Amino acid sequence: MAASVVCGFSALRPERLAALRLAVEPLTREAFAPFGSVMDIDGAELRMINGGTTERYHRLAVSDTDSEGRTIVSLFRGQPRAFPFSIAMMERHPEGSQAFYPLDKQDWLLAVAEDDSGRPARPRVFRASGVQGVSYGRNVWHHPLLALDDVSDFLVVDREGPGLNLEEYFYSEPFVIEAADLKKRDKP
Ligand SMILES: NC(=O)N[C@@H](O)C(=O)O
Ligand code: NI
Repeated sequence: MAASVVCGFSALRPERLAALRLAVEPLTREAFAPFGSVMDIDGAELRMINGGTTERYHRLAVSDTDSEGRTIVSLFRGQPRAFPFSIAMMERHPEGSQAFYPLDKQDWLLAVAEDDSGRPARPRVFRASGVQGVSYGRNVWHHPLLALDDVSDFLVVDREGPGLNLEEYFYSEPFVIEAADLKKRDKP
């Protein structure tokens, strides 16, 4: 079998490609627990408010911002990523958590990693449904926003303030997400 070309650079031996190929897992609270919170009304605390006219899905996540900073709310409009996609780097925010909630009910991807002596370990990739958001815990390694299929808007809650709140790490060899592994979720 001919070696595939990854990242448009060089042909990698098939066995090396296989080692760098990342599985895509469905996003669940349990699987994501080491990295932060899943924001999903399924399983959330429901409070009927406003005279029963409004359902409040209470505290889907808790924002964690240092005392020097402030928590802000932004909108990210992400361009869809093309596949195969290289996970060449990860980042983290030492001073605050960062939450993303999709506004277009479009599935999306996220990649996170455990910390290994100050560097991200092998990434784990999750496919989120269009009604699942996440809050990355403070200083948790993650890849910048990965929109799928179409331009997608996200509400983002994160930290603004003094000092550097971004640490990046570039892998010596990029990992890869293949289109074949995206496995569209069956509708809930
Ligand atoms: N740069 C920025 O605000 N976004 C990233 O932190 C990200 O995780 O997408
Ligand atoms: Ni980030």
